[in-house]
Order: sequence, then structure tokens, then C-alpha cells
Amino acid sequence: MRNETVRNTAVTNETTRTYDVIVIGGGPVGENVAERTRAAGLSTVIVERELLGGECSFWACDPSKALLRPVVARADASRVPGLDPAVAGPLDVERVFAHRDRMSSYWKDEDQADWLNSVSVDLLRGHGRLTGPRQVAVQTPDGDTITLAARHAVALSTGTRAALPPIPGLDTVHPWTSREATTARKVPGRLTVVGGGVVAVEMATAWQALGSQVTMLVLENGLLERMEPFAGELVTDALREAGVDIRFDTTATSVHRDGGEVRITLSDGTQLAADEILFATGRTPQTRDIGLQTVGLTPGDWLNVDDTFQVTGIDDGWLYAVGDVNRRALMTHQGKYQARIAGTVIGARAKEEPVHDAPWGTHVATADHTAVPQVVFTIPEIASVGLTSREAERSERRIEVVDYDLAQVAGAHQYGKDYRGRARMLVDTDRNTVVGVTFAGPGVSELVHSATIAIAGEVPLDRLWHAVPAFPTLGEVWLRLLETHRG
Ligand SMILES: Cc1cc2nc3c(=O)[nH]c(=O)nc-3n(C[C@H](O)[C@H](O)[C@H](O)COP(=O)(O)OP(=O)(O)OC[C@H]3O[C@@H](n4cnc5c(N)ncnc54)[C@H](O)[C@@H]3O)c2cc1C
Ligand SMILES: NC(=O)c1ccc[n+]([C@@H]2O[C@H](COP(=O)([O-])OP(=O)(O)OC[C@H]3O[C@@H](n4cnc5c(N)ncnc54)[C@H](O)[C@@H]3O)[C@@H](O)[C@H]2O)c1
Repeated sequence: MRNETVRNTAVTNETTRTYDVIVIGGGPVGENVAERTRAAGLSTVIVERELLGGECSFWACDPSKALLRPVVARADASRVPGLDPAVAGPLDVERVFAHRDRMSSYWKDEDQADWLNSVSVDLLRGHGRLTGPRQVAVQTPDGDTITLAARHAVALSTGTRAALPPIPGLDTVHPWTSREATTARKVPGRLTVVGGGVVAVEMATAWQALGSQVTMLVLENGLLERMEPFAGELVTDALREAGVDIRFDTTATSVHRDGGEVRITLSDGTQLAADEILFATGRTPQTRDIGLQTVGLTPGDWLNVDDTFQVTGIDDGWLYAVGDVNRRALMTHQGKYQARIAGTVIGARAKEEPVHDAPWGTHVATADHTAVPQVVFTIPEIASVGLTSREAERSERRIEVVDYDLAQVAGAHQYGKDYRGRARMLVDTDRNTVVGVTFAGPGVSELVHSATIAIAGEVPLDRLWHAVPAFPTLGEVWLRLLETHRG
């Protein structure tokens, strides 16, 4: 076992190792909590039972984006006159898989362990469980149990795993979850995808382009239902053009594997056959077996936190929950933002320094409520931050919705022929600031940070008017949105 020797300022006795901070779960979020608490001068250990780097590095963001990059780049290139014939053929699937494997570090975490070592955080490999206030027991891969005690804080960053619906026959079909969808080495002839959210649309985009005939079973009447309706509509059109069979208001009611084939009974009573079935039906928190009952919480629950990530209902505030497991925003960048804040506030409290917890203070995650960006890497790309118009309707605020056809921007003409895209900006008319933006179109992923800055910075529209977008870029959509708003 690597790096388990106790370093920095930890105290060891024969049965219990004492640290200032114990982090359970070494995904992207746990790593960042630990890096910040260590930077604050606190001895810190991470307990990780699988691979340091978590879901994102090995079974989620990195492998999925590596599969999608050639698909999206080919779609972009096919719209560029002169370049289009060069990308007319199929993808080289083996090379795509090799790229994906490399981007997933061949499912080895030495580099991340070296990085952790370089920032003087200890690593203890094994499954961590709370055994009481500030107490953790770690079951190591050798079957030993090591007990840890925290002087100041325990941070839970145990993330999520795929949620599977309880439908008859599921245990017989060996269904794909996001893990298999991102790591498979063989292209199934027919792939059925259950779900219409982010994992479903990204993986349907990738596997259809890699050679599967994809069928999507979507409970709702559209894709990406939590985003602006035009986002799902544009992705639906592109998936259908690529040959995906999308069935709305439909789901699988039972499944069984018959020989090599998965037989699926649909909610309308009809049958469907597939070689593999992917359930992209949301996430469940990894809190069932982490000893929550020993501190008065309920195993299996999502963890409720305040804006400094202290778990609610815990005396003395020693327990923190950061990243996916607190359900605030299930994305790596937002979890890492939370981690920077949680690590810093743990450091401040340990040193009895003032805690700056007014909105936008150093020690509170205000952006979680107002400015969470997300990019969906489909054809076309979808990039959003802040409120959607549906959320705005439910809020008390007076909001103006400003729409613009992204295809009318000069940068879009340059980007590729037959560009299709939409942009929507939500303006809080009382405060004269932007509170939500959604872009849908090829190449929009890199636009989203401009919107995040406008929202998090609460930049008045009169000042945004002076932020001049370069010609001819997609960024000129800002000018067009502001002109539309001014009438
Ligand atoms: C297919 C897919 C694609 C995605 N793509 C993106 C994307 O492009 N961009 C983006 O921002 N987000 C993306 N996400 C979301 C992103 O993966 C998560 O938001 C992110 O991984 C959350 O990080 P985390 O550290 O909170 O949890 P995780 O990454 O889940 O890490 C939790 C860690 O805790 C460990 N652990 C759990 N329990 C214990 C225990 N008891 N003891 C010891 N260790 C334990 C686990 O082994 C794991 O290493 C994607 C998700 C999926 C499913
Ligand atoms: N690019 C990115 O940022 C990215 C990519 C992938 C995943 N993620 C994150 O991962 C999280 C999980 O993604 P996801 O797509 O699994 O979840 P999701 O919540 O986005 O979508 C879940 C889908 O499954 C459907 N569903 C749920 N229960 C069902 C059932 N019993 N039967 C049929 N359908 C059912 C829902 O109707 C919905 O369409 C997201 O919250 C997202 O933040 C992010």
C-alpha cells in the first residue's frame, strides 16, 4: 500500500492515527478538500477505496469526453467547405478507444497519488466508515481495520453511483450503467438507452457515431428536460438525423436476456430487442455503508449541508459533505469549487479565524445557488448557467427573456455552413443584470464562461454594453442579445 505512512503533523498510537482532517472519498472533490486543508497547515488524510481521481477521471467525464471529442469534431469539420470530404468516412473506432484509454490513464492512479504526495496529504487505501463523532474505521484491501480520529473535521466526498430502476429481470441482463458506457471495448450492434438526461444524450451521441444502432426510451416528452426546451429540441433533431430512434413518453417495464439478446417490454406493451441496454436514469448517493447511523443520520440519504458544507443536524459542526454527495450540483467543476470553499473554511475554523459567510464571502458557496455552469457535449453543444426560463417563472423576480438566433451571428457563418443554434438570456429587470444564459449550437462550450462571469459578477447591462465581442466570433451573440434587449 502506497503513501499510508503517517506524515505531516499526524499523531499515531498503536490503535488510532490522529489527523486534523479526514477526507473519505478521493474523487476530484475529496482531493481538492484535502489540498486546501493541507494548504491551511492541517494534517490531512484521504481514505479511498477504489481509484484516486474518482468517477470523473475513470468512468465519467474523462472517458466520455474522449469518446465524444472525435464525434463532435467530425460534425464540425463536415460543415467546413473543403474539409468535408476529408471526414466523410466512419470513425476509426479502435483509435477512438485507444484515445479514451489514454485519457483515462489506463485506469491507473499513480499520477494522482504522486500529486497527493507532492502536496503532503496522506493516502489510506480502503473503505472508510464513521464509527462516531470524529471517528473513522478504514477496512483495508488486506482485511485489516485501521482507526482514525479527526481533531477538527471529517469531510465526506463519497460521490454517487448510477441509480437503476426496480424493473423485473434487471438482474438477468447485466445492464450497462455509465461505467460500462464509458469503458466498453466492443461496439454493440443495437444499444437501447433508457433516460433522456445528460448521460443518455451524450452516450447516445457517442455510440451511434461509433457504429451502434441506438434506440432511446425517454419517460418525458423531450430530451434534457431540466434545460431550456430548445436545447433538447436541437439535440433531438441531430440525434434523429444521425439515425437514433427516439421514443418519447416511453420506458422499459421489464427486461430479460434471451441467449445473447436483451428483450425489453415497453410501457406501450410492445417489445424491443437489443444487444446491450444502458440505464442512464440518474444517480444515488454513496452513503449506504459509511456509518451515518453512528452519528444520527440515515444511511442511503443525500447529505444536507449549509453554505459552508457543514452537514445539518450534527453537534459541534465537525462533519462536512462536499461534491455530488450533497446533491447541490452534480458536476466536477462545481464540486471542486465547493471543495476549495470547504477546505478553506475548515482551515479558518480550526485556527479560530473569522468566517466570512455573507453572500459571495470567501467561506460560502454562493455560486451554487446562482451561477452553476454546465456543458453538454452533444451535437450541437449545449452550454448553460444560472436560471432557465422555467425556473425564472417559479421565482418571485421580474424577468425578461431575450432570445436570439445564433445562426445570424457573423461568427456562426464562419464556423460552418448551415449553422443551427439558439441563445437565450434572462434579465432581472429590477436589478438590470443577467441571471441566466443558455447557448445551443456548435462551438458554444467555450462561450459559457463569459456568461458565468456576467452572472457571478452581477455585471450591470449598461456596463456589459461596453464589453465588445471580437468579430467574427460566436461571442458576438452577446451584442445581439443586448441589442434585442434594448429594442
Ligand atoms: C457519464 C458521466 C459523465 C460526466 N461528465 C461530466 C463532465 O463532462 N463534466 C462535469 O463537470 N461532470 C461530469 N460528470 C459528473 C462528475 O463525474 C461528478 O460530478 C464528479 O465525479 C463528482 O465528484 P465527487 O468527488 O463528488 O465524487 P466521485 O467522483 O464519485 O468520487 C467519490 C470517490 O469516493 C470514493 N468512495 C466512496 N465511498 C467510499 C468509502 N466509503 N471509503 C473510501 N472511498 C469511498 C469512491 O471510490 C470515489 O473515488 C459526469 C458524470 C457521469 C456519470
Ligand atoms: N457534461 C456534463 O456536465 C455531464 C455529463 C454527464 C453527467 N453529468 C451529471 O451526471 C448527473 C447524472 O446524469 P443522468 O443523465 O444519469 O441523470 P439526469 O437526472 O440528468 O437524467 C435522468 C433521466 O433518467 C430518467 N429516469 C429516471 N428514472 C427513470 C425510470 N425509473 N425509468 C425511466 N427513466 C427514468 C429521467 O426521466 C431522466 O430523463 C447529472 O446530474 C449531470 O449533472 C454531467
